[in-house]
Amino acid sequence: MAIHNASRTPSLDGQVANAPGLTSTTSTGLAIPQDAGTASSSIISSLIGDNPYFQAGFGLMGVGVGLTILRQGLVFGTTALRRRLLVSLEVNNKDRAYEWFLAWLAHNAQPAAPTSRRTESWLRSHQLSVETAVEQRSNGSSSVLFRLVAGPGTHWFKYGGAWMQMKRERETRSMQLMSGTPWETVTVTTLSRDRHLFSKLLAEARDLALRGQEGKLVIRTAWGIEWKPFGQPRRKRPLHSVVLDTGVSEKVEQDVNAFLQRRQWYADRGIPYRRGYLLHGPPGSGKTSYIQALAGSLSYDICLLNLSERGLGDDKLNHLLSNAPERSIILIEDVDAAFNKRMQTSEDGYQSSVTFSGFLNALDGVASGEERIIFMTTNHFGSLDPALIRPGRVDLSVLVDNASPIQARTLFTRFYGGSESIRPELIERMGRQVEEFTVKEMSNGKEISMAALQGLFIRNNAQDAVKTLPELFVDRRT
Ligand SMILES: Nc1ncnc2c1ncn2[C@@H]1O[C@H](COP(=O)(O)OP(=O)(O)OP(=O)(O)O)[C@@H](O)[C@H]1O
Repeated sequence: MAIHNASRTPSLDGQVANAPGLTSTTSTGLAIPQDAGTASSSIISSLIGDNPYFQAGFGLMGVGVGLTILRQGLVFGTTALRRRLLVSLEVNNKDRAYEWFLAWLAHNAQPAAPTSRRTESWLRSHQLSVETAVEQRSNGSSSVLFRLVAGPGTHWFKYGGAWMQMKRERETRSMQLMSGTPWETVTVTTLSRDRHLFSKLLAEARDLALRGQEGKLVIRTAWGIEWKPFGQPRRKRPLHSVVLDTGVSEKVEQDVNAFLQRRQWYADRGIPYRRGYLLHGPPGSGKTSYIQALAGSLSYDICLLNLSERGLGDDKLNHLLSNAPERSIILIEDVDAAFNKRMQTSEDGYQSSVTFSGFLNALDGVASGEERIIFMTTNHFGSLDPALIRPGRVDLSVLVDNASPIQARTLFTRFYGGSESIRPELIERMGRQVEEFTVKEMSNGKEISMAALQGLFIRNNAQDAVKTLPELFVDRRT
């Protein structure tokens, strides 16, 4: 039998040449004699056919190859089946949904017997972590609660009639650079036909989280370059409970409301949509309380920024101010102190690294086109650099002073009014007494802070409060 090289190709000069890499034939088309081929094949067949070891070896090899193919097929089949039948949802702790989902799971899927009524979704788990939360009751008191939540590991729960597997994984080798917290991922897997339950579950988790914040004020603080909630949401303080001098509250409120309604006006004129407020005045006059109550009345959050915070530099500050969550007021307290401190070095040699010029640049926020409301407070208006309080950085500056006669009277009637033990006329008369007394003391150069009045009214009944009042006035210069 002649074996011809079927791969020969014509060379450029018209001769036939071997295809590269083939060596079994020559370029001249040399044929191998049939006898030689028959002899060698009969030797091989006698070796294989007659040798039981060879036969067994080939048999085993065949089984091995078969098993490998089967295994590969199974893996492939499982993956394909998994892809076709199962669907996974991954949520990592960079996303807000992560907290919502865990809170939802802790709320709905407590480890419990499936007989329990609230556990349509119940958790089957062997790896639990404890989560401590403070629950505020409607009367203002609070209690500490412990909840068992799904820890890192694999868990099962049932939701909407479908079984779901939840894997919570924590990355131990790397951390979020800025916040120092480990990366975490939750992967929820269920049957493909139940994929619609994911969006339902996430919506439920979001609604639950937002319901928990309804009527509450969320305070955030800077955590690295992110804003994170600080403690549990607090009950909103009614705006009228902070008693400011006549017209002060209205002035600020009107300005903020006018600003919030003029987004388009700012956009049309290419003006950055931001507004800065400065409340200045003595300690305990209600600056912080007012800003918090105002945020609550607008249903805004508060982002509390401490300029003296360790590790806060110009870049981070700029980032934080430009990336505050939507519907939030940025509150910077004691702005004067931050830059006095800058000159000082604390005991452990730490110096705040926010520079004054860096702060001004961050306030100007070139990078930010978003709505931004900043409130600053200070007890020392006179010591502020004029560059800080120029329009554009501080658009409205308001004095929130010690108690005026009318403030003292209003706070008194708010505290004691409505009490069944004293007639309203008597409260009114005593209120007028408080007012007159305040007028008299002020003409003598004496004052009282609203915080001191509040303390007095908390500790005493109305008659005792009126009697003790004179002791609390202090000289304006002290
Ligand atoms: N005008 C006010 N009306 C009602 N309560 C007030 C008022 N001012 C102060 N208080 C009460 O006094 C306490 C301290 O008030 P707050 O912290 O708001 O004062 P502040 O002016 O921000 O003080 P500081 O300048 O020291 O930060 C709060 O408990 C608050 O309820």
